[in-house]
Order: sequence, then C-alpha cells, then structure tokens
Amino acid sequence: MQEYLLEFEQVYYTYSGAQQLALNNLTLKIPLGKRCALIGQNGCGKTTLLLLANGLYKPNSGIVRWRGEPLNYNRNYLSQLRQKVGLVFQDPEQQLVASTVEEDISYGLCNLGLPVSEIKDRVEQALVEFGLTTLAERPVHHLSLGQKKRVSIADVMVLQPELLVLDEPTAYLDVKHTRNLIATLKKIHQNGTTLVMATHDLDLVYRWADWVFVMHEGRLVLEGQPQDVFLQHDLLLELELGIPLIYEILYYGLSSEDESVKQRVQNKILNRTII
Ligand SMILES: Nc1ncnc2c1ncn2[C@@H]1O[C@H](COP(=O)(O)OP(=O)(O)OP(=O)(O)O)[C@@H](O)[C@H]1O
Repeated sequence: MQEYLLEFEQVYYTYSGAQQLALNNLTLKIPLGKRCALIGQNGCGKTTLLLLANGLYKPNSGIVRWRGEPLNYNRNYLSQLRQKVGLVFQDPEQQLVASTVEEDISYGLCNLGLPVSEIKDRVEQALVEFGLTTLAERPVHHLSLGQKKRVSIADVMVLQPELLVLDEPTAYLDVKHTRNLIATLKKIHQNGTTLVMATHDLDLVYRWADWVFVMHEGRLVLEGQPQDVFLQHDLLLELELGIPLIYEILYYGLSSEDESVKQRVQNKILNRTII
C-alpha cells in the first residue's frame, strides 16, 4: 500500500494583507519514495505549499500531516521537522548564510549541537558528494549561480532529510548545469530521499518525474504519472500550461489519418522510451 510522507488536508492560506487566497482548500499527499513534480501557472500557490511543507508557514485552516501526525508549530518540533523536510529555495542567496562553502554546509549541523568530529565528517562527505571539495574554502559570494545552487542543496542534504523539496531548482541554469543537477537529484533519490520539485519546465517533468501534481488557483486539479497527466491535453490547454514538446510534436502533431502511427508514437511516449 502506498505510504505518504506529508499530507495537506483542506488547507487554506492567505498572506497578510492579500485579497486572494494563496491556497484554497488544497488537499494533496506526497507519496513516499517518489520523484514528484509540482506544476501550475505563476501564482497558483506552489511556493506557498513548499513553505507550508516544512512549517515555515502555518495554514489558516486545514491540516498538514507528517507521517500521519498533524504538525505542531512549537520551536522544538519545527526544528526536528526541518531536519526531515529539507527546503531548497529558488534563489540560493536566500539560503546561503556563512562566508565560505564549508562553513555554510556546517551551519545547520552546528545548530543541531552535534559533536565537532561528526560535523567535520558529515561536511567532508557532503563536499565530496556534491563535487564541492575544491570550492570548500571559497567565499560563497564568489561562486557562480550553478555552484551556489549546489551548495544550497548540500546545505540541506547534509541534514539527511527524508523529503527534499525544491523550488524551481533549474531556474536560470544552463543545459549543462541542469543536467548536473538532475544527476545529483537522481543520486539523492537512489539513496532513499523522496523528492518534490516545483517547476515550469514540462520537458524536465516528462524526463524526470514519476508523479505529477497540477495546481491551479491554490488547489490541486490533477495528479498522476506524467504519461497520464500529459494526455489530459484539453485540461492543460485550458489551464494554459502547455505540454512537453515531445507530446506537441510527436503525438498531437499527428492527424487522425495517422492512426496507426499515432498508436505507435503513443506507446513510445507512454513507456517513455523516447527521452
Ligand atoms: N509575501 C506575499 N505577500 C502577499 N501575497 C503573496 C506573497 N507571496 C505570494 N503571494 C501571493 O500568493 C499567491 C501564490 O503565490 P506563490 O508564490 O505560492 O505561487 P507560485 O505558484 O509559486 O508562483 P511562481 O510560479 O510565479 O513562483 C499569489 O497570488 C501571490 O501573489
């Protein structure tokens, strides 16, 4: 039976002073062990959901549950929750706090009050895992954006979270750095971490995700495996979200006379053998 790490049940959230609801009766469950993509138009509530995921924000009403238990918003509970739910912000500048890469990665561990020797070991391991060894002593403000992103993920992963949530991690990255990031996420997932990524890159969703959430105006309107979600062409068009290029060209580009070709193409797309 599918287990869920984090569950949002009928959650409402409005920013103070805002007229509109950011989350509007949102019900969504994050399945254990999956690579989830969260998609939806600008302003549909993706970032807000991620900020509620590790208790940075508290719902106005509704419940957020971690492994079946409602979140508690006291200090101790939240500090434990944030070890289990790691949040990587879209802008690494919001995340990087120390002067050097090494210090930045050790920051969260120091806050946990771990023994110095353990902090040293874990930081060294993270530097190796994230290819940051040669940058260990580099001031964080001297890094490229791609390097800063890697450090911000290392900062969170060094705490060994069970769930990693990332807000548009490939925004502003070039092809090479996007590929490297995806390889890093693959390793993190293989090591047992559940992933949730908010993104506008539907081609990436097709290649990377094994579960997709579609949000609209603060609520979940569709979820499923990417191959099923992207066949909901009419709904996705109505939401002005588009579809991955591969569907556009290979599937919907074919006319009805090409039925047998369409069938073959559909099978390939559904099995995701064209990547
Ligand atoms: N600090 C804030 N104060 C007031 N309103 C906010 C604030 N942050 C977000 N909002 C509003 O809340 C709604 C949801 O915003 P959110 O950032 O969660 O959307 P999003 O789906 O992440 O958008 P994007 O794809 O552009 O990053 C939007 O209407 C937005 O204008």
